[in-house]
Amino acid sequence: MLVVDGIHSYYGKSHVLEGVSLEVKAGELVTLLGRNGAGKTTTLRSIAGMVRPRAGSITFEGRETVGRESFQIARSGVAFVQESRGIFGLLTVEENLRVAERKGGRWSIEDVYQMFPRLRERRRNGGRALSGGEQQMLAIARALVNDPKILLLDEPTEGLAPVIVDEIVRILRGIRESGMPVLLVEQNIAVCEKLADRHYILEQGRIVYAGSRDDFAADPAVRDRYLALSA
Ligand SMILES: Nc1ncnc2c1ncn2[C@@H]1O[C@H](COP(=O)(O)OP(=O)(O)OP(=O)(O)O)[C@@H](O)[C@H]1O
Repeated sequence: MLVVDGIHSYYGKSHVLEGVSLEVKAGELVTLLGRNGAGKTTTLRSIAGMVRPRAGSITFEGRETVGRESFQIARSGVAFVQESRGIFGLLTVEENLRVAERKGGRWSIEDVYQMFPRLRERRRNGGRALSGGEQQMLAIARALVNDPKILLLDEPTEGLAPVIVDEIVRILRGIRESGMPVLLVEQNIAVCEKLADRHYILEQGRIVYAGSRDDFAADPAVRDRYLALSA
């Protein structure tokens, strides 16, 4: 449903993505791994229309998205949960959800409260009063109530305590089981191994590895070669 084919993206003269290709099929959770600065966030930004690739193609549900504005891509069902999370600090949790909610969508606010009991407990708290983990949950919950067709997640567990990481893994597993396709950028390999159907590894703007969950688990040399010292 999402096909990235040979994209080249730049910041000014800096050539960051050098022909990245990847695919997310219906119902899959796919991870994009790689060391700091490899171009993972830039890949997500390119898919979301925030960086315009100068060459290559990105199709979502068969339609070319390169050249479309980011709000149009979002409206077509591509939800991008950025590291900055983008929640409204002055609104309560519930107000943040109401602003994002698309009525009649697949996920109601009640549905996300069931999935994120902490958010229900905190529903009258201001966004600014939330912990980092709660903010991350709210960012994911906001994306869901907007009724997306695919989720792009940028390092959702970064900087969170292990107990909260476990909670995020539980939530991501639930999202995967619902059939929602996900492209997940993550530095925490243990998280990826628990969740992913397939993995890609990006190095200096190129995909250097693509494999199934089983291939990746069976080949620890891949990890040593491309991901060691990445934390
Ligand atoms: N706004 C920007 N302007 C110029 N260069 C940028 C910008 N954002 C990122 N870069 C550079 O592009 C390269 C890829 O960055 P990107 O953020 O995509 O990597 P990443 O794999 O997501 O790494 P990280 O885990 O550190 O976020 C890096 O060399 C980075 O310094």
